[in-house]
This record gives sequence, C-alpha cells and structure tokens, in this order.
Amino acid sequence: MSTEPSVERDLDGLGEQATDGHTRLTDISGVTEGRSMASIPEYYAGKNVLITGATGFMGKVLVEKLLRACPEVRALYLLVRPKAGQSMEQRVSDMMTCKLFDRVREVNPDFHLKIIPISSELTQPGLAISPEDVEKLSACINVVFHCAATIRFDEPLKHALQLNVIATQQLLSLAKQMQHLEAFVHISTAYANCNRKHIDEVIYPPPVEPKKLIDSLEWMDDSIVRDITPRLIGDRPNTYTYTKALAECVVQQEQDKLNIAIIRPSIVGASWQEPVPGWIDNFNGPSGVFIAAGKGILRTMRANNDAVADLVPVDMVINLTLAAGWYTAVHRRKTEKQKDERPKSALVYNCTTGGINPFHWGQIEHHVMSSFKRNPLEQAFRRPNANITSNYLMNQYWILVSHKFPALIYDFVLRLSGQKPQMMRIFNRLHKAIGLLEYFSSQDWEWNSENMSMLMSQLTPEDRRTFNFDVRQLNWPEYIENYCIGTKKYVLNEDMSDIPAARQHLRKLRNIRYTFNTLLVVFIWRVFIARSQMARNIWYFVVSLCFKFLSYFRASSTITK
Ligand SMILES: CCCCCCCC/C=C\CCCCCCCC(=O)SCCNC(=O)CCNC(=O)[C@H](O)C(C)(C)COP(=O)(O)OP(=O)(O)OC[C@H]1O[C@@H](n2cnc3c(N)ncnc32)[C@H](O)[C@@H]1OP(=O)(O)O
Ligand SMILES: NC(=O)C1=CN([C@@H]2O[C@H](COP(=O)(O)OP(=O)(O)OC[C@H]3O[C@@H](n4cnc5c(N)ncnc54)[C@H](OP(=O)(O)O)[C@@H]3O)[C@@H](O)[C@H]2O)C=CC1
Repeated sequence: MSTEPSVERDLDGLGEQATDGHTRLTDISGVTEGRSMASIPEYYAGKNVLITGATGFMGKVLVEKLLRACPEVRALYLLVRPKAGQSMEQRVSDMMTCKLFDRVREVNPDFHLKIIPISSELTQPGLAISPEDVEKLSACINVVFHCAATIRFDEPLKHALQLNVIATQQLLSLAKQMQHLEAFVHISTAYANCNRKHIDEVIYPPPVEPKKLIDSLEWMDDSIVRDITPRLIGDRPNTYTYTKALAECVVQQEQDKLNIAIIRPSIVGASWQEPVPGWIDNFNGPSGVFIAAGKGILRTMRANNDAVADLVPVDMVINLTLAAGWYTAVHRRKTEKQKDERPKSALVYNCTTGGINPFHWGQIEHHVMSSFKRNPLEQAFRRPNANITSNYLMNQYWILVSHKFPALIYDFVLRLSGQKPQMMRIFNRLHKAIGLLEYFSSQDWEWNSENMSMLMSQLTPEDRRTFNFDVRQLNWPEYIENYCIGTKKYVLNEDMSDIPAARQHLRKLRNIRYTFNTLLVVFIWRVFIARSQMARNIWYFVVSLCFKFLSYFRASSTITK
C-alpha cells in the first residue's frame, strides 16, 4: 500500500485534491468572489473568537493583532489555566498590561472589555471547562484558533501526547458542538514531518494511528513509556515533532465535519514590524542562542553555515493565521449557499521563508555577532564572538577551550572570593539546550508554500497591507538587527540608554583578554622555554629572524623615500 499522498486535479477547479483527500489551493477561479466578499476586518466584525494558548508567545500576538486590526470583533474567549499561584483572571489581566499591548491600548483603552477568560486545563478530561462555559461557548463561538501546545523538545511522551494530541481531540469535540462555528484553525509546525526532506501542503500518514497509541500508553508505566519512546518516535528528533504530526492526523479525521485550516510555521522568531519591530518574549528556538552568544557565553555551536535558516517573524505567521481563518469561513459559507454536500478538505499552509527568501545560518551568525557588537547586552561574560561549525570534532575542541576552560577559571575565581560557583552549571544547561536544537540547524528542508502565496492573492490590497505575510519583503540584516535589539529590550528588559556602559564593559573585557594572553605567553615561557636550552635557542632564532625582517623592512622603506 502506498502511503505517499500524490496530487491530482480537483474537478471543481477549487484546488488540487491529494489522494489522501487533502486540498491544495492552486486555482483561484472558483473563489474569485473572495474579492467582492467581506474584507478580513469586516468578516471578524461581530464574531466571537475562541483562542487556546493565548498566554503563549504566538497567542499573545494573535490576541493583540485581532483587537487592533479587527476592532469590531465582538469578543475573544481565551482558554486559560491558573498557574504559579495566579488565577486565570489575574494572568490575563497581567498579560494585557504587557508592552505588546501598548499600541492597541492607545487606540482603544477599553480593549480589555472584549476579552473573556475561560478557565481550562487542557490536560484534564473535557478540558476542565465548566458545563455553563461549555454551553456558552457552544452557543456563541464562530472561529477557533488552537495555539496551545507543549513546545519543549524534552517533554515526556505521555505529557506531549496528552497536550498536543488528546487536548486537540477534545477541542475538536467541543468545536463540533458549536452551533455557529465557521472555521477551526489549528497551529501545527513545519517540522511535524521533519523526517522528510520535501514537505508538501498535505497531511502525511501518521507514524502510528493516534487512537491506538493513546490506548496503549494509557496503561503503561512512565518508565516503560520512557524506554520505548526512541523506538516510537523513530526518525523524528523529539516527542514534540512526533506528537504534532499525530495532532495533524487527529484534525484530519474531523475535516468532513468542520471547516479546518492547518498553519505550519517553521522557526517563529521576533516580530518583523508589528506591533513593534523585534518583539519577542522567550528563549525558545534561536532566541536563547542569540542571547547566549550576545552575552559572550556561547562561543561555538554545531550548525551548517550553508543550510537555510527557515525563520519566520511572528507577526507574519499571525497575519497568515487570521487570513486563513477568514478564508476558511468565507469559503464554507459559499458552499453552504450552493448546497454543496461535498466535505471540504482541510487546507494546509506551510508558513516558511526558505523557498521564497532564503537566508542561511552562516549569514545569521555574522549578523547576530555584528549586531551585538554594535548594541551590546549588559554585563557580558566575554566579548560576543560565536562561530558555528558543522565539524563535530572542531566543535568539541572549541567547547573545551572556549566554554569549559573559561568556566573553570571563572568558577575558581568565584570560589576564591567565597561565592558559589555557577558558570559550569550554566554551560551544562546551555549544552543541553543547543544539543536539542542542532538537529534543526545542521540540515535543511524544502517546503512547498503555494497555499500561502495563493491566499495572499485572495486578499484585497488593503488587507494585504494590514495582514502582510509577504516574506519576500523581509530584509534579513535589518530583521536580525531588530531581533537582537528585541531580545535585549523585551526578553532581558535591558535599557537602551545603557548601551554606552555596555560598550565600555566590552572594552574592559578586551583589555582583560589582552592581559590574560600576555600572562599566558609569559607563563609558557617561564615553564617550558626558559628551562630548556634547545627551546631557548629556537626562541632566540625566531626572535632574531623577526628582528632582521623588521630592520630590513625599515631600511628598504627609508631608501624608497
Ligand atoms: C550566533 C548565532 C548562531 C545561530 C545558530 C543557530 C541557532 C538556532 C538553532 C536552531 C533553532 C531551531 C529550532 C527549531 C524549532 C522548531 C520550531 C517549533 O516548531 S517549536 C519552538 C521550538 N521549541 C523550543 O525551542 C523549545 C526548546 N526548549 C526546550 O525544550 C527546553 O526549554 C530546554 C530542554 C532547552 C531547557 O529545559 P530546562 O528544563 O533545562 O529549562 P527550562 O525550564 O525550559 O528553562 C529554565 C530557564 O532557562 C531559560 N532558558 C530556556 N531555554 C534557554 C536557552 N536556550 N538559552 C538560555 N536560557 C534558556 C528559561 O527562560 C528559564 O529561565 P527562568 O528559570 O524562568 O528564569
Ligand atoms: N514558537 C515556535 O517557534 C513555533 C511554534 N509553533 C506552534 O505554535 C503554537 C504556539 O507556540 P508558542 O506560542 O511558541 O508556544 P508557548 O509555549 O509560548 O505557548 C504555549 C501556550 O499553550 C498553553 N498551554 C500549555 N499547556 C497548557 C495546558 N495544560 N492547559 C492550558 N493551556 C496550556 C500555554 O499556557 P500557559 O501560559 O498556561 O503555560 C501557552 O499559552 C504551538 O502549537 C506550537 O506548536 C509552530 C512552529 C514554531
């Protein structure tokens, strides 16, 4: 049996139908009315929207953009759990005071009135939503955006399955009860199928039937699950990509009952333009690596200089997500009107940059380093100078010389001054984190992103500006510069006015390095060279050769004058 979904033409001209039943939007002729249909803000006007994962990185940007660009939206229902001793109401009101919401606050100071938090723990049966809330949501929700997930690469399989797959299944069941639901948008990842080199906008057959896996893991002890995890995930690098692939399959199983879009972003980075350039609030993906390099801690990492770094700015992903929600809903209405009983297939949007506007890890390294030299982070451990290499041995050598050796010296100094050593611990954590990322930075993938381009062609010129996801417009050096500044301002909460002091600190570090190198040469001289007659002779020979060369050079330059 062939498991490879091939592509063939769809008869109604709406798209291409893959043999696994999935549509790719390739021909816009059947939906050209999209242009005369409601614009995106007009569509969301008066709509009730349900969002999971709203307290996360992408969820927050989604909430902000929806409130700012679609001011007539009726209400945003956010499924939030209490966490770290904070109630869900407290968490949502804290979130709204965040700098990200400054722009929407200026335009509409009462935007918080549109936000309705709903208590929900996604890992619990029925998502732990109260019966009254289920009733309320079933009666009023028009669009669902499912962003919540565990994105940790080291998540135990059972927990990743619970959140990424079972919770998705439960949310789909809830969605089926919603009487006015027009679109269900599921956020997946471009790496769900990272065991393939070329990834089309189709849902591939899952590594295992999700229901079977859920049933089997239910009775298994955590330790047994841990032991069999590597066998189960097979050629995927972690439980995250594995469970996201299973989640897509679960979503696919509901596609004939719901109008579904699947968004697959690659590596989501800081914002490009909105609400401010460079907005970022976490250490995930490359952000932690940039910060560690900017602080002068990370000096080496395994990555392929020539591999495409498929970063995509968060605001572009969110613009595409909102446009996909609009398109899915508008498309559904049309088929209802036409009494078309044919179930619509879920559209998959690979939201990537590599195929359209490629940039490579080697170029990222260069721009990150030069950006942090111009705009240094405070209290850097060493001057920023990280190098990436694909050579394993070279990387191990530099880890020893540039990570472990300085950490040992630093911890020794801390011990001498009566403080607790900490640098080796920091490096061990850093090595664990970058070890998990290397899979993604050492190779590249080819994503087909036709649906993204076609969706863009469906937007009105105004919507194309407001919900811009045209990755061709990305100027990478400028984007990386803003990204690095964003990590400083929004992740580390450092003040830009401290940059002169940070530069001064870097100069101090450079002087320390010069002094250290000089002391090292003197030490080597005293210990190894001064004690051996032969070494001394070689040394004098080298020094006299240099001296002669210099005198000759000076004499010849005097003659030419
Ligand atoms: C010079 C530049 C050269 C460039 C070279 C290339 C670089 C980039 C390379 C490749 C990027 C490719 C990425 C692929 C992405 C795929 C896309 C997606 O679909 S999803 C998104 C991806 N998801 C993740 O990124 C989760 C990864 N994170 C984890 O799995 C865990 O956080 C882990 C194992 C790394 C650490 O786990 P723990 O338990 O040790 O620590 P914990 O609880 O997470 O954090 C503790 C503290 O450390 C900070 N932290 C976390 N990660 C950090 C990091 N990387 N660097 C520095 N600090 C970090 C946290 O903010 C936290 O701080 P507090 O204690 O709250 O103050
Ligand atoms: N960041 C990236 O580079 C990429 C992300 N994606 C996908 O985008 C989506 C969003 O990712 P991102 O915003 O970065 O992730 P975050 O980790 O920042 O956010 C995850 C969200 O899920 C919520 N959540 C987690 N566990 C539970 C739970 N048990 N009950 C209720 N809510 C829960 C979190 O809530 P809480 O605050 O309570 O923890 C948080 O709001 C995910 O589906 C991810 O797979 C895809 C490609 C790349």
